[in-house]
Amino acid sequence: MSVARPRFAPRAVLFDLDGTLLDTIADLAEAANRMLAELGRPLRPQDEIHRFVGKGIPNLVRRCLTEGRAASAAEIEAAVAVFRRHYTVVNGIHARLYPGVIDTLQAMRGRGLRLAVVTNKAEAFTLPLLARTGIAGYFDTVVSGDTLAVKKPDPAVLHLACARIGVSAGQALMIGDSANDALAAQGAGMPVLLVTYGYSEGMPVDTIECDGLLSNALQALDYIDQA
Ligand SMILES: O=C(O)COP(=O)(O)O
Ligand SMILES: [Mg+2]
Repeated sequence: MSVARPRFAPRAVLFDLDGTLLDTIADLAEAANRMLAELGRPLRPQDEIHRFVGKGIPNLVRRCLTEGRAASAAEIEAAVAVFRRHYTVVNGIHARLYPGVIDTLQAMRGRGLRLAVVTNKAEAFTLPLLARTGIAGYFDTVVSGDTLAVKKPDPAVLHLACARIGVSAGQALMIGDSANDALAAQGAGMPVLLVTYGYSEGMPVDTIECDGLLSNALQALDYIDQA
């Protein structure tokens, strides 16, 4: 028995960044390992660091220092500054757009949709990365992980993006890669599609409640009716 695919008629689409638009894991892992090396701690394989991405830089650094080891709050705080210094240098060097992303953004703009990025990545890294990968111009607004005092899964960041682009939460569609995106969207009352190729903190993406799974961003267009 096949289940009918839901259809939405949004006026805006809100995109997650890491793991949805851009494959950034190599840069994040490199900055994390440069930090660990500088602090005299054992390096971690990229696959492990992959599971630590999703709740922003302080969480990534904390997990790099504390998984299987101990670190004080003061050590973690100092390490965040070390990570940021290294990530400033490597941010965007290996980052790549996922297949289908540019065509998806172009098609959505062509349909008159307003587009936004809502990421847990700090703004000092988000804006240069969007510029460096050539996609900054597609978005009407960008809400980063330190724009507000809260991040995804708190729906406040999605509400802010909607307010900035002049739509209600019910007129937006979220596209992300993790439970942080799904929970934020559900909290804001908007549908959410999840890509299957991103970073979901080690959680199988098909176990996360959502309105559809995408193996390529272009498949999002199949869910969108013209308003
Ligand atoms: O910086 C992170 O931890 C994840 O960023 P994202 O919200 O764009 O996936
Ligand atoms: Mg993500």
